[in-house]
Amino acid sequence: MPAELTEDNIRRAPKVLLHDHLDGGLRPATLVDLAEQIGYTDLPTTDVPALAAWFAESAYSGSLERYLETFTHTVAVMQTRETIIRVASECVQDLAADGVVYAEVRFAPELHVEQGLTLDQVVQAVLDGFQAGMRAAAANGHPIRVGTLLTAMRHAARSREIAELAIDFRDRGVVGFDIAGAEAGFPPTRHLDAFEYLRRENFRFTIHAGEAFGLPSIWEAIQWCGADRLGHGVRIVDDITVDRGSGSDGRPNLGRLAGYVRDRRIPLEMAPTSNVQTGAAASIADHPIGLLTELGFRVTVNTDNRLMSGCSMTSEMAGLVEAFGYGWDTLQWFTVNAMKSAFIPFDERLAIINDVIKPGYDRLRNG
Ligand SMILES: O=c1[nH]cnc2c1ncn2[C@H]1C[C@H](O)[C@@H](CO)O1
Ligand SMILES: [Zn+2]
Repeated sequence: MPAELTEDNIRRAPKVLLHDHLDGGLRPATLVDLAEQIGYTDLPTTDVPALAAWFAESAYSGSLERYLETFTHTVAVMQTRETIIRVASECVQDLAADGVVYAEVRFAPELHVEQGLTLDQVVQAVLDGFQAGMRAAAANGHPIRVGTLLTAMRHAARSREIAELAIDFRDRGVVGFDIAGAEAGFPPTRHLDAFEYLRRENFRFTIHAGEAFGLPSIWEAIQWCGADRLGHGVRIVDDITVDRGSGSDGRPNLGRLAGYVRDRRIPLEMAPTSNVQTGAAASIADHPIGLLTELGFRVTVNTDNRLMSGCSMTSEMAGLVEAFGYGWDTLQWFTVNAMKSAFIPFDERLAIINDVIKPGYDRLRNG
């Protein structure tokens, strides 16, 4: 008998997370604690449960721009080596306790230099925090591997510099690059120079695209910039039509871009709760992840911002199980999709699939 698809059992399943923001995943209690330590007085409340609720409510705005405003508070307390190390270490321990066995966590170094840290010092603090977190998680019986992605903010003009920073740290834990921030008005080609540089360096990157803006953003990210993966990519459904006219077979029809994304197996880093909060999807049940999974796109499940969405990998998967009736096979498929799409070397990805993911789901399937 397969194990029941309860939250407890889903937590036990090995999970892979490709899209998680360090500054979107603080523990509410840590945020209150750090604000008090450094004298930051602008938090909406210092009551921990009320603060958690404030984030979830404020982020539930239907607009990416308003959603992003909530990061002011988290970024404010991540301006010193000590605070960054604590946040990074706790992040890893929280993911491990949630059953995540491999994660790529991203952050924007340029947001953490307000009190004098250099970009190098910011990255080093995050890497040190991740190392500490991995040691603590392993000691706790939840081994996890974490790779780091450096993000450049799309409204700013530092992407080439951040791309060079990523290359500098490529042998010290940084495995990829990303751009994030408001999408409308800031197309990926604005940062073409950074992407072309990274390609010449044989480096890997993902681009937030098709979240708050539609197909042109996805098209630019893939065909101009050469993105390996799409952050969200939800709006790819705009290029899929279902002909319901008389004589039609009612089967979905993929446009050229959607066909390309599916055929090239371009990974979609989908984060259902976050997408509902920013208005990219109406509800979990209406989320395009259902159709895209049915059509065999390389779909992956992600948290995006665990604090703002009040979510975890377990809760996101449980939400999908409830909305779409998925079983262990589909949860394993999402997990293997994610592991195949990670930015670490092929042999290392394969080892995690064969030694950790498949045996983990086999155990759950066999009860
Ligand atoms: O879902 C998102 N879309 C675009 N930008 C985002 C998203 N989640 C977080 N960010 C931004 C806010 C953070 O400060 C920044 C770096 O993690 O990335
Ligand atoms: Zn994101």
